[in-house]
Amino acid sequence: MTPDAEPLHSKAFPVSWDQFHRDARALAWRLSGQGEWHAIVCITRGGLVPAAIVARELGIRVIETVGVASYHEYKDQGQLEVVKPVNGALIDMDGGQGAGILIIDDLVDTGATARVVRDMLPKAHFATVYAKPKGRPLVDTFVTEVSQDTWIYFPWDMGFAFQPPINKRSEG
Ligand SMILES: O=P(O)(O)OC[C@H]1O[C@H](OP(=O)(O)OP(=O)(O)O)[C@H](O)[C@@H]1O
Ligand SMILES: Nc1nc2[nH]cnc2c(=O)[nH]1
Ligand SMILES: [Mg+2]
Repeated sequence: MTPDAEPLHSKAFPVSWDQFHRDARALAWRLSGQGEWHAIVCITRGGLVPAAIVARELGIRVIETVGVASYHEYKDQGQLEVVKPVNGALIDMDGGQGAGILIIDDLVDTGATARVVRDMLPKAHFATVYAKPKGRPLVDTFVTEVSQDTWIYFPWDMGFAFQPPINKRSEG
């Protein structure tokens, strides 16, 4: 990065467990009435927690995973790797191509992960809790949009930490 270059993610959006539960439940509300799905395919690992909440709300008991990893270094996207493919029998149900399947992930950012999974299941419905503008066109249903330069901090990535009083904090 050149010295005066803008950092890619200059804003932070920390999400508590309470907030995440509310937002994932809001996703389930938006999905209810939009279709009948016989299975969820969640994109691990980030999709695991919202998939559990949506599955509980919509009464879906068949949960499959597809493993995709690309942010190997904190905040930096590297080579996208499919670490676990989708079960072929599930793709072929209901006429094939993922018809009747609900894909769940925590967020779309650049859309690279969504594009790869959509190619595997072109007829599935793709849902995320959060969406950034670049990835938004790839998502059928989401709850909250955040700007492209925001990094979302999920509750499972954070912990309680001491906060120094405001008047003791040094500048910069
Ligand atoms: O739209 P993109 O730019 O592709 O980014 C979105 C993906 O990045 C994160 O996954 P990550 O690769 O960090 O793996 P993880 O779910 O195991 O944390 C997140 O859970 C999404 O799956
Ligand atoms: N935790 C987290 N992972 C991501 N992967 C891609 N974008 C993000 C983000 O904003 N937050
Ligand atoms: Mg992920």
